[in-house]
Amino acid sequence: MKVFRGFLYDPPHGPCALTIGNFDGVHKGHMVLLAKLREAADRLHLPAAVLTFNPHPRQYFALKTGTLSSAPATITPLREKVQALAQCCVDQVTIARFNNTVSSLSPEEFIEEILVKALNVRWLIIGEKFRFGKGRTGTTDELKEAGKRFGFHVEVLPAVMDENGRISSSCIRQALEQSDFEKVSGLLGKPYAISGHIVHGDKIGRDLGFPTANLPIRHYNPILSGVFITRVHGLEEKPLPSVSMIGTRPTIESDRHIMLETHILDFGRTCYGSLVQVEFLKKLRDNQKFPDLNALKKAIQNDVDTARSFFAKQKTSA
Ligand SMILES: Cc1cc2nc3c(=O)[nH]c(=O)nc-3n(C[C@H](O)[C@H](O)[C@H](O)COP(=O)(O)O)c2cc1C
Ligand SMILES: Nc1ncnc2c1ncn2[C@@H]1O[C@H](COP(=O)(O)OP(=O)(O)OP(=O)(O)O)[C@@H](O)[C@H]1O
Repeated sequence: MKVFRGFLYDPPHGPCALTIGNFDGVHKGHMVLLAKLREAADRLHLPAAVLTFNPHPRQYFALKTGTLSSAPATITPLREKVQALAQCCVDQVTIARFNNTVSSLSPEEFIEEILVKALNVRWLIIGEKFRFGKGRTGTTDELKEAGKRFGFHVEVLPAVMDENGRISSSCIRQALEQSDFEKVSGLLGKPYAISGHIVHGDKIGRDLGFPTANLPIRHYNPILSGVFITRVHGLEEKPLPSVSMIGTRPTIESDRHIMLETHILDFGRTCYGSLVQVEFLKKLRDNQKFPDLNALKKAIQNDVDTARSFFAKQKTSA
């Protein structure tokens, strides 16, 4: 899959079948849309292309008025979104920088400058709720009209629903806020996980008796925070039972980057540099500032005991 970043016109794009959106999480609704895009691209002998934006428009507008910490969280970081699009057999992703220029384009300018001149669209699919251009005022009818003028076909996909209504990134973000992982994985069509390469920590975990595999959370603002029962994929054939903390370490210091720290149960190996996926199963508690390391150690021991009973129950009910 080809990935074009930043500027839209360089290099010039050949004709394509296209879809547009944020694709945060790449959920089941997106997957239906992307399957239809693939089908049309094959039929028309065109590459299947996605136009997406970075940062997420909502983050851009929050940052314009506030601070990074007030920006709304995303389900997945950009790297994982691009990987998920590749798994949906997309040929080409253009990641347009969402900035003042792009956000100020009127719907007509968006169509002419971006869809026609920059991306050379011949076939376009969008969902029925799709809005675009300054103030999200552009509609699917306007796209259809423009398609007739500029010579591209427009397909509007009716909303993909589940028993609770239209599937959207917003309802997944809401379910994540409530740590409802069953609902999240139902909407995503896969378990919710955060992936990354394991980095070195401060080695305090070893002294505490709970060494951790640490993943830095650098490029996005995660929705989850607190202590969770998790499973680690990527180190051994089977996923490994674990407990994880996502957030800073209030007991140890005050201003630190957000980390995902995972203690894998009964695991003695070091695995720095390995690429792992940490799958979230259940929230145990919020992250706390303890009076000393001894109190923190007791709390983590309690988390480990709860996780052991959870996994033991899972084994007996399997
Ligand atoms: C299951 C679990 C729960 C944790 N809970 C807290 C917590 O409530 N408060 C806190 O300050 N740190 C918490 N931590 C983070 C520990 O402080 C951290 O893992 C330890 O300092 C080791 O850091 P290191 O990997 O950099 O050596 C938790 C870690 C784990 C694995
Ligand atoms: N459930 C769905 N059914 C059909 N099309 C969808 C569905 N969800 C999203 N789409 C379409 O997929 C494309 C990308 O969607 P996008 O990620 O921007 O929206 P979203 O999932 O509704 O996110 P948010 O909730 O943040 O607005 C758009 O064309 C959108 O209309």
